Amino acid sequence: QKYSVEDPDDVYDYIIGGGGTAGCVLANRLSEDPDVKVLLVEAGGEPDGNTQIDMPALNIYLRHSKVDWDYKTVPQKFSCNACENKKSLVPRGKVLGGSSCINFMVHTRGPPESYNTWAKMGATGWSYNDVLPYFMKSEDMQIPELMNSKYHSVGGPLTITESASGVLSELFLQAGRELGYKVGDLNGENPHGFMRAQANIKDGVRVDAAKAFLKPALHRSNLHVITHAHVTKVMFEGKRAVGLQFIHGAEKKQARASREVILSAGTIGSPHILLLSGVGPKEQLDQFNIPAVADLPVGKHLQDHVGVLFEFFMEKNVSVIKEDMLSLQSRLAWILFGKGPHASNGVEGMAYVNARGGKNERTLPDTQLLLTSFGGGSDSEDTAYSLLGLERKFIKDSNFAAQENRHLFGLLPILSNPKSVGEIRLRTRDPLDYPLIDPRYFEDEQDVKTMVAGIKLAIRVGESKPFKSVGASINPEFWKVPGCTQHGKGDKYLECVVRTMCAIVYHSTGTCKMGASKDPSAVVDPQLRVRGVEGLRVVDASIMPEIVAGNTHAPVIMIAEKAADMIRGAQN
Ligand SMILES: Cc1cc2nc3c(=O)[nH]c(=O)nc-3n(C[C@H](O)[C@H](O)[C@H](O)COP(=O)(O)OP(=O)(O)OC[C@H]3O[C@@H](n4cnc5c(N)ncnc54)[C@H](O)[C@@H]3O)c2cc1C
Repeated sequence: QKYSVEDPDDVYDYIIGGGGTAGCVLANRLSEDPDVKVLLVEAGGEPDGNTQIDMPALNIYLRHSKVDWDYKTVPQKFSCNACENKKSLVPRGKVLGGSSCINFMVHTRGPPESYNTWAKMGATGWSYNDVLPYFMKSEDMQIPELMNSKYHSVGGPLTITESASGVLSELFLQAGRELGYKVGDLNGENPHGFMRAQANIKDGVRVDAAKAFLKPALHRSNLHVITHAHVTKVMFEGKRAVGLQFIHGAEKKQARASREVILSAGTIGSPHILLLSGVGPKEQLDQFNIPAVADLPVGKHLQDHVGVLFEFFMEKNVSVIKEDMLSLQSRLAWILFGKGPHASNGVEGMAYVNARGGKNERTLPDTQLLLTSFGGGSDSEDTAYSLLGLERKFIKDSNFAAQENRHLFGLLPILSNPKSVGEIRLRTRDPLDYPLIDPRYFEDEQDVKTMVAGIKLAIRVGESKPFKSVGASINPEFWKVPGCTQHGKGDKYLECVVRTMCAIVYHSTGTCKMGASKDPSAVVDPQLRVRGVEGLRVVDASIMPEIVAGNTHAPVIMIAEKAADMIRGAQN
């Protein structure tokens, strides 16, 4: 099926800049109305025929590929000591479907308290009770025991299954119980505790936003999609947004929107386009001689999750090793039946916990813990390089090669509520130059303390009786991290590990922050309209007022579902 038109019409009702996760949802929902014409403009190409996208186990090989923007941060002052040039990776999908085509497919909404926090911060209409119907609208829950849950629904475009293989995830749940946590659906009645991981995988194939939302709408004559089209600017007449300019091949093109322009270019792309268009902090626009349309804190509230992945070796054979992955049997199992190790994203278990103490379920969990069936060196040293962004010498010195073909599991404690806040700024006024991305990971000392508590909790999980029963023991290299051994084995050592080898968990948010209409720190109001101008909204991960304390894909789908309703409401 061909997605793309060569030349757009002159005028549409709605033009969406960025055909990623949110953009695909919007394209579908807005074009449901046959009386409106919609244009979706995407810098990347079409995802069809890319087995690395479709086969869940191959997702790590999408880093640095042609469907990844492959951004890097500026050198980090407070962390990333073992990353190449102290720069963290910032992968982002450059393809229809966006980051949903290269992500790990972990499905979670994040805890209800995240959304109640948004509402308290001034995002009226975004409490958990307000957003729950929009999570449910897109869902196709296929985990049998949850299909009738009042927190879930079936029949929507976004399939949810369990990708866990069985043994490892069962041990994880038992470990959770042993440590005194509840076990149950963290996307339902249980805000804190342990569960088997849920994933956006159907019949062994990734369910990305292009498959789930865009493809089913492509037959509509009122929806046009243009690919390989790099948006350079929002066109304004006075304070009103009237269309988008983009570079398509070697040509400069434009299209006008009679109703609204919607930016869905993601946490890096949307603020970048706004800054280039004169919407941003005045001092920065002046620096680049860009006439200011609106003086707003665009790019300012960059937040992301970071974590430390470490491995436990096992005596018993209960995981999948490289040899299993390479076997003909495994490959045939996927090709013929959509089953076997290739059908799994490798994330087996998930927990929301307060690693710094307390089991109060009405507070935000400070740590998310993921159980993986792989480690940083399971496949080869290249995994550590492309997944964690660690420099080659550090990978050698840390003996990642010893992990290859070993039975192991990984534990990844993630800092769910980072206090450190960074920003995105223009590097130049050339729209094709990447912006400067500075997340300032671990600038705030509290983040280091929480991460250390998260690692200690993860070690308790890995050393619990259930995992001991399969002979699990921590990879001895964990206690020999180059540059940290002088600190012994206490908190000082773990702090050093955090600052040395913490890795991005790929959830950048907040650069077009939502807030009350008079909040000076907000870029968009609770209707996602850009403040101080007309006819322009931002709908993607960048609008989160505070990063949700879990993965961000399902929340972005929810944001776009809700935005589509708001936009259609405004139209009527
Ligand atoms: C490697 C990785 C792993 C992840 N794992 C998980 C996970 O397991 N679970 C989870 O819940 N979340 C995960 N996430 C996060 C989640 O996928 C993202 O938060 C979410 O998909 C972001 O959606 P978005 O619409 O904001 O942006 P995107 O989906 O990134 O869409 C932005 C789109 O805009 C396009 N674009 C950008 N600039 C321009 C321009 N100038 N002109 C035209 N088009 C432009 C891009 O090409 C892209 O298609 C992961 C992310 C990554 C990168």
